[in-house]
Amino acid sequence: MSVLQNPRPLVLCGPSGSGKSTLLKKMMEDFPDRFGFSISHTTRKPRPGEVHGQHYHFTTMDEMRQAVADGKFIESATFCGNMYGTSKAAVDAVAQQGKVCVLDIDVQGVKQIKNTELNPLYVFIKPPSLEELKSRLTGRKTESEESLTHRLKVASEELEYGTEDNFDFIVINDNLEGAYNQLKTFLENEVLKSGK
Ligand SMILES: Nc1ncnc2c1ncn2[C@@H]1O[C@H](COP(=O)(O)OP(=O)(O)OP(=O)(O)O)[C@@H](O)[C@H]1O
Repeated sequence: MSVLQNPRPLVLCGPSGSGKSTLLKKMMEDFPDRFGFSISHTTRKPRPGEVHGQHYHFTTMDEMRQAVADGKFIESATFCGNMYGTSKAAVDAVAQQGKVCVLDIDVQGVKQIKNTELNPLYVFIKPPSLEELKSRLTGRKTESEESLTHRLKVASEELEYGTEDNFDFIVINDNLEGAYNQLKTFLENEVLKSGK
């Protein structure tokens, strides 16, 4: 089975803190058997509790660069000095389970995927405003001051790319329930019935 096989994968993109993980969690609760995650590769060190082959495929810079050069990746990006990426094998592994592969990736990744034959549906998650994004990222208490500043700078660039020209569906995540219901309708109408 190849990455060209239906059903079409689903790309979820949006700035850090826009709510991708929160919406994904709800999606997985509602449709536990229909979606699956591809496991990304990263050169960053595992955090406590992270399991190789489950949360990420942990790898080295040399190995990852070689695999990207060999065309084994659909997308890869460098973030805060580490490489991250999605291998073709990881997407195939989800399709083989008969599930829609969900890809949670940044704008750099979306641009790369548009140059492949993966043909996913693209969803962009927008925060209501940059001020609200800052407040949510601060509230999450996961970022240092430096990381927060970096994420907000990247966010404003990413928001410029988050238009209807580049995405099949845009969700503004202001009220969580409302945003999720919009996403759910899109999933039911466009994603889960795609392909075959
Ligand atoms: N609609 C919402 N209203 C208020 N808070 C929200 C809403 N959606 C998400 N949040 C909160 O905002 C924070 C960021 O959300 P989340 O972690 O889902 O973002 P993310 O896009 O997955 O970020 P990253 O790309 O950094 O992983 C979390 O603390 C989450 O609980």
